[in-house]
Amino acid sequence: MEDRVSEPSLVLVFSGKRKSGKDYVTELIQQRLGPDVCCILRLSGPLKEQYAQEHGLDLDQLMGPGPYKEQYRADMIRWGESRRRQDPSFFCRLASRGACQPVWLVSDARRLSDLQWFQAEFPQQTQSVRVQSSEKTRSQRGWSFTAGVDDAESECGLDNGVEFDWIVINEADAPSLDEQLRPILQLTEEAASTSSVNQS
Ligand SMILES: Nc1ncnc2c1ncn2[C@@H]1O[C@H](COP(=O)(O)OP(=O)(O)O)[C@@H](O)[C@H]1O
Ligand SMILES: C[C@@](O)(CCOP(=O)(O)OP(=O)(O)O)CC(=O)O
Repeated sequence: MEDRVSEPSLVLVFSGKRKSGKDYVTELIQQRLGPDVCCILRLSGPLKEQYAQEHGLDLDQLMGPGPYKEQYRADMIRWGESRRRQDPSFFCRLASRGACQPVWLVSDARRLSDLQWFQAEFPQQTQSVRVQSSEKTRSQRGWSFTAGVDDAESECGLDNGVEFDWIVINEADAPSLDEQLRPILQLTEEAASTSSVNQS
């Protein structure tokens, strides 16, 4: 177990293909709850920080949704995998270090080992959420199939063998995100209120 000042009351671990809307959905939830209650943990955050530093790149652009990060994605995956081979939980530990809000949204689980780390650390609090969009919708958001990326573990590691607690269909013709996120938001609000009761 890690050294922590406080334990989260709820950890929602999001996964989904690139351009499915993981950032969009997690940001929407965080806006509803506010940054004091809810933080977004990006496993790719510390990875991109170190990769940008070593390669002299623009971190802001690597963090954004634009085409810049796509130029480096395949190499970042290779670079991150060499770190993960030495220690599969390396980026999970770095991303969650210092998080003190009661609700954590992990925006980008990609491998079984990512999900398993949160489940092992926070067995009572962790739930998994899959964000799904069709290839057509993802293409409209800028996605195109890239060999070595879309057929690799980074994109496919959680395709099979996981029974997600929640599935969010992020499509124009699906029920609205407001409607689909209602039970998840209810969970987060309960977690936030339990934590404020425990602290008072
Ligand atoms: N429901 C939505 N409505 C409008 N734009 C969306 C929606 N979902 C995703 N997007 C946009 O699609 C792009 C990709 O979404 P993003 O959240 O970055 O995907 P991911 O994090 O899964 O790669 C972003 O520009 C985002 O703003
Ligand atoms: C090297 C990566 O960490 C890059 C991830 O970048 P993002 O998390 O920004 O990707 P999407 O939101 O799916 O577009 C992937 C990995 O395998 O670790």
